Amino acid sequence: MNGAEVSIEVRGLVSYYGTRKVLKGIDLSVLDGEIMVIMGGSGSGKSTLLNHLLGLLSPAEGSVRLLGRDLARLTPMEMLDLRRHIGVAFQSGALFSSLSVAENIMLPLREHSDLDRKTMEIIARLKLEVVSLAGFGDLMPAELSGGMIKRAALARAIVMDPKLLFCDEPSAGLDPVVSSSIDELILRLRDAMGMTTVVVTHDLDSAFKIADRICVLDDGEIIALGSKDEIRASSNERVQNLLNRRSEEVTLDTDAYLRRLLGES
Ligand SMILES: Nc1ncnc2c1ncn2[C@@H]1O[C@H](COP(=O)(O)OP(=O)(O)OP(=O)(O)O)[C@@H](O)[C@H]1O
Repeated sequence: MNGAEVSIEVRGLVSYYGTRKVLKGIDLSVLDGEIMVIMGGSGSGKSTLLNHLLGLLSPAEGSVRLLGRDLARLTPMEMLDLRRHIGVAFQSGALFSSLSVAENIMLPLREHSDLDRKTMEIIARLKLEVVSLAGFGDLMPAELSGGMIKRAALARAIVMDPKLLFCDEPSAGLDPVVSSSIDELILRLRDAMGMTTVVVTHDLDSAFKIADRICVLDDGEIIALGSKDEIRASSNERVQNLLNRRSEEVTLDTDAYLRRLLGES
């Protein structure tokens, strides 16, 4: 691995909430064009790490470098400039409810570019096509399904053709079929645009479908980092516990579960 291939480099990252240490020395490199999935149980530190990658939190110790720039050393202007190369799709979609879908998608263009209105509309329309939402631009977010909101959020995240894409729980709250279609979209976007992509998820099926490499967090530490096969073969008991939780979920008899919910058995 040579330096030029690394898009994101985290070194010795330590983070606290008050006196509580929640990241305990994270070392992580994400290579150009790879999809890195950050996985881990609830409270393991995934969101905190993501917030550091986005420059929303400052490290107590260590550093975060995006595209070769140490976030702690950037002036506000340099940070703004770097943000042009970063797309973020938040868990909830984070669309503005008072703006149409197309207006939402144009927001980063309005913030970061001098393009005229017509050009922005054309770009928004193209991005809506990319995420299979062609023709939905005039709708309001409240008129979209959960899966469509995630697609719209992805369209907004990629509207500036970013070098880095961050997705926070892209499949949260979706049924398995819709969730799988979002996974496919993330793969397709990376293949088409070559972005370095970081996905935070607790959804194991999704993680194993999209990841080039997986980083498993537990109690603020990386307990496994590697390819899907390497993670599956991990001898770490906590990693295996996380993977086995999935088998229990998968083997759940959904019909029996539904009958139980409906009081039929
Ligand atoms: N604003 C906060 N103030 C204090 N403690 C916090 C705050 N946010 C998170 N924590 C704590 O930090 C630890 C890591 O939380 P974090 O949200 O990063 O985990 P997570 O892996 O993203 O969890 P989840 O999957 O439930 O979102 C947890 O113990 C959490 O309780």
